[in-house]
Amino acid sequence: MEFIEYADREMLFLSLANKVAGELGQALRSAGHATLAVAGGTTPLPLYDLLSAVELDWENVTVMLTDERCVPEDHPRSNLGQVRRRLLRAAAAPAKVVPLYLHNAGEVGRIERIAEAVTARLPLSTLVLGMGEDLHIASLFPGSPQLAEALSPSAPVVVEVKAPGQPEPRVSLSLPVLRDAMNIHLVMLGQPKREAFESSKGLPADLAPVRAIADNATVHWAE
Ligand SMILES: O=C1O[C@H](COP(=O)(O)O)[C@@H](O)[C@H](O)[C@H]1O
Repeated sequence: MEFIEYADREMLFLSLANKVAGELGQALRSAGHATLAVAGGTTPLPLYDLLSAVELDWENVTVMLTDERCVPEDHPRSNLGQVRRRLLRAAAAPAKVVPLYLHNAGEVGRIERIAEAVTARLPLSTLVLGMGEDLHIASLFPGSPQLAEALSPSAPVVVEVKAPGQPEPRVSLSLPVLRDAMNIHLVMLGQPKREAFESSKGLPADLAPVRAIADNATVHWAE
């Protein structure tokens, strides 16, 4: 694990956007295509803004979320809605998208269709994770009835989860998909998240899902 502490948030996001653009460029040069998975929530919004202005061969980049809340895209809590508004515009508008939730599809076979679309875009070239103060990453929440399945080495690529205290069900990339990413960044802002992360050292992944990925990640932190 590499832990990078930045002087401020602006420095963090400029540096991270530069790294992510470099990694996507590398994947595009070597494989002709790249897959970027980004966290939902509020933390990565400045990263979305910066990346949307980067000149890249976006037509050959697929963007997906690390996890999605099961709400329509125009709902304020939709992670994909945020990505469409803040990332998939300007230079990045031509990027392809793989949604993790299909609101208008019937329930039968829905998760299988999503899994198929995700599988076709693996491995992830770059993964940008956030973390909750409860130590969840993506939608791998401590206390979730589906956590053991999502952490298992034989987990399906996407898992439907119920997260304690969260208003809607979710869909999350599973741990094997997250861990197989070629570049893994974990972004945390503020002292409470840093303290939560520090205090998770030594805890098992079922209590602290972030520990399942921390050793493989570059951690970016600013106050
Ligand atoms: O619900 C979620 O929460 C985490 C953290 O969100 P933040 O607003 O504290 O940045 C996020 O990483 C995850 O993708 C999201 O669905």
